[in-house]
Amino acid sequence: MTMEINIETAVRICPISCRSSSENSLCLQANLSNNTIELANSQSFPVNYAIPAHSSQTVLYNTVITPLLNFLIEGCDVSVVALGQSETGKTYSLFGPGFHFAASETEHGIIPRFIRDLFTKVKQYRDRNYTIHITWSQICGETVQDLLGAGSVECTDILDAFQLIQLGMSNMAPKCAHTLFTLTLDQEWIIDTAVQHRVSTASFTDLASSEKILVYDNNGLVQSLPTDSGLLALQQCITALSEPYFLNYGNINNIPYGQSVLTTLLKDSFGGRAKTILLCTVSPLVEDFAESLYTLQLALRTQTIKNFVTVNSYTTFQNIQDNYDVFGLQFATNQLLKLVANAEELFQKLLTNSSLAKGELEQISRWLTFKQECEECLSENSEPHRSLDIIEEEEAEDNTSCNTVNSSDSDEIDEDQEQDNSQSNMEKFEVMMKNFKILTDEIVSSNYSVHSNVNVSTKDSFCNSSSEYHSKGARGRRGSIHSAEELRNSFSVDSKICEEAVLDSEDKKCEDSLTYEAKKKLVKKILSVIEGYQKQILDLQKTIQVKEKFMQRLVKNKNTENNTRAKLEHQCQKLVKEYDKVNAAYTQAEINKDGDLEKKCQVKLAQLKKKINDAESLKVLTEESNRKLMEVENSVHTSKKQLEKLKKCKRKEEKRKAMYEAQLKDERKRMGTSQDSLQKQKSSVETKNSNENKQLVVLNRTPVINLSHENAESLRHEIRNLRKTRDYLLEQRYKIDTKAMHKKILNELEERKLLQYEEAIEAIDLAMEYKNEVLCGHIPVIAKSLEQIEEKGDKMLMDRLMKLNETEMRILLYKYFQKIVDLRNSSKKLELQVVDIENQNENLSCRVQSLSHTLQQVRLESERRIIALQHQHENKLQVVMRHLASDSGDNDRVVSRVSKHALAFQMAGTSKQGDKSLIARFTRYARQETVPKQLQATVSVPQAIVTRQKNKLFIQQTQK
Ligand SMILES: Nc1ncnc2c1ncn2[C@@H]1O[C@H](COP(=O)(O)OP(=O)(O)OP(=O)(O)O)[C@@H](O)[C@H]1O
Repeated sequence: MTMEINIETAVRICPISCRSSSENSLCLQANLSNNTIELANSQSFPVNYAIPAHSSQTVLYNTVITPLLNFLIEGCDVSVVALGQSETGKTYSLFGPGFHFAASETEHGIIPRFIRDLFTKVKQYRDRNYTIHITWSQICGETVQDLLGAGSVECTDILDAFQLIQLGMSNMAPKCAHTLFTLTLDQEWIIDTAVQHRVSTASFTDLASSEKILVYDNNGLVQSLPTDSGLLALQQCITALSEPYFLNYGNINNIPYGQSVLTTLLKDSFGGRAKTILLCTVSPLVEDFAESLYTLQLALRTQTIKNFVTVNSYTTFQNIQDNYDVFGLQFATNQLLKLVANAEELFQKLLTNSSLAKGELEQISRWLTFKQECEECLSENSEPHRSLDIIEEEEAEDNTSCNTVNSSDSDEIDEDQEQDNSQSNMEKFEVMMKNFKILTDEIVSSNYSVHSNVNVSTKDSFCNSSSEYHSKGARGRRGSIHSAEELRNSFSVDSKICEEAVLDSEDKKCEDSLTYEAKKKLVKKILSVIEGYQKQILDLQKTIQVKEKFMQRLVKNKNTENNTRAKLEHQCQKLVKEYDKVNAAYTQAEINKDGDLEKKCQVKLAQLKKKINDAESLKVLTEESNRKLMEVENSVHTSKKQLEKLKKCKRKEEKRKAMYEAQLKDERKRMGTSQDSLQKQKSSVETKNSNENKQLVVLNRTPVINLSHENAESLRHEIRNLRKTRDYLLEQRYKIDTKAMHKKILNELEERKLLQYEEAIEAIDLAMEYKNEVLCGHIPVIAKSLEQIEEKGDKMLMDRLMKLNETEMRILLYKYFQKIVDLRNSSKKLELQVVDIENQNENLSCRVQSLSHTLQQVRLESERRIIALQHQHENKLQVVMRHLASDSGDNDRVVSRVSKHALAFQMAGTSKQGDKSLIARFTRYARQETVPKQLQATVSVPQAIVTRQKNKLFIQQTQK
């Protein structure tokens, strides 16, 4: 069970007496009526718990921490993280004033109180067994030290725990380190035959305070950052987790937890599975304002972070259930192992077969990977990990029973050797089981290779034909197990016949390995891709149209521009001549020392120079049109190419869609036919089943054992009993399946029961097969291979196994049976996870696709806007040029204005630059959103003036 809960914040104001300061002016206070911290500048920070300076330790604990205890008992992880300026009471709040237990209990901090309450509370659950462990570490930079010196230490009572705290305190480094105190509560209790387990942790982190440095952020505002690498990484994680984008679409893998040891250890507390409270301690003094502001801002951000609080529980089973007979269980274990090994060998063979389709090859290699992963899980890391208890040996009987062992040797074996032997025997047993399996499989696979081949492909096609997880996942994979749907249709139909019927209808199925549902999904996806392409094509066509129109305009304007250029050329020449003239007059005035004339000439010269420059730049502008035309032509060409590409892609996707649609149609038809043939097969099998004896004789090999009539009868009787048990199990399974269909969700216990029924049914099938073989007079393959055991050690081991009494054998088989059910359970979970990940992946790719479409649209839109602007500009320019060409009006003024305008436009850059600036503007708008909503709503962005006087930095708030 998972709950989405925001991290809560508590802000405790420390008493002035704690701060060694001569100044007593205050800058903040707690408002209890609305749980806010109010600053002197009337800015206020909403928090979950505002704790004023006069509040006692009891008030803090009762209001903030008590609810965490229930979470812990229910199996959730809880976390309290204390953060704040140095000497503001983090350690005091968590532990108390030093840690002298002789001192009054009223001064005790959160941790001792929590431990006391925890011991009291768990004792109330009389049916539960529990253990409590404590670990306490200190993080100095990137090094972690154990403060207790013994890793995780078990505490049986409060005193134990308190002594450990004293020990840890004495090992603590002063000031510089963060400390992480963890309590682990392990509970177990029994409901019916199931053992419920809950493992939860309560962690208490005392973050060391750190110096801050001031830096400018992207918006040019002053920001303070801690110099401690752990705190800096924590701040970065909090910032990343509280970004609006992360809250909506974020991927936890992008949070930089790995940057420091501290954040790695606090991963569960921030954005993880723990119920977290951030306890901030702040000083109310004006001189501490900057530090307090920093802490409050961090608290504000943290409040927006969502944690996924999860109940850590699992169930194991204690007793064998009565309705499984030992025989069934024995077969469930042995035959499942055999099946897996058999299938593996078959798959290995199939892998070398080059005629397999790529999809099938992938499916097989996936199966092999899963199997390997499951084996690894079972061998060491499976949680809960089960191993076989060592079976006690019967020493006295060993030597006599084992006729190959020299009796004088056995006398010399001492106790230690006995123990070694029992271990090596277990190892030998495993090797023997392996050999036994290989041997059996060889025989089975040689006898049934053709049949197995059919079964494998049947399974695949059966899986392919069904839709959701249950069909391709854990349920209905094997012949003897049917889905509720099937059971309803043909409760008594022999599974193999069912499979063959399905095979007949399915074996001409699609060329690749996609299921019907997957194809349907794919078609949908392709459709949306096609729609996307269509949109882009329309957009691009629109853009090309706009560009072509602009090109036409440029061509049309060419004449006017030529005229204007000629006119300007003429004007330039005139101006140059006039300039020369005035220049000559100026030289003359200089010679004559005529000051007045000199000045006039200077002014005139400057004016003429300016006019010439303006006219020259206008001339350049008229020459620009060719370059512009070429540019637009190129751009149209590129757009047309893009258009072709898009059309090609669209055609390709349309073809794919048509192909899959045809395949789906075919499959639908085939599925209709297969239903009919299934019905026919069913009725024929029902007739067959009417003769029970006939059904029992399934193998027609020459009998090698002659059974007495009595023995044969008893075998038939056992087979009948087995069938009854099988029917009973099928019914039970059917009930759960029906429930699942109506209710949709099964609880963990029911899911597990389902797996157990499936395994047991299959085992019974195989047991019946075994007995049939005996009944037909054959020595069963397994019995044969047991007879062939020759090696001394193996025989010894076999003898020992034979000595196991019924209960021991039951336990042994039961443990193996549970292991197999666990294996299937975890493989089912893995499959569910894969389905989940696939869905997520699909969503993400849809998002990426839609974003890239939007980006493309924005680009095209901006391109069109730029062209439109150029168009407008061109029009204006044309008006002016026509005006110039007609030589009417005040040319000088017009020339000067136009050239300025033209230069400005040139500076704005080419269309690509315009495009970029537009996109940059979009990005800027988007960036404005990155401040958390809560921050925007309640706090205006703080503006500060930083001044330095002597060795001190002063920060003054300038804006509310
Ligand atoms: N609310 C309070 N009531 C009474 N005394 C307090 C309170 N808060 C802090 N103190 C006292 O102030 C002093 C400093 O507190 P403490 O050591 O807990 O601060 P800290 O934040 O853990 O400091 P540092 O980060 O430097 O370790 C201690 O002597 C403590 O007893």
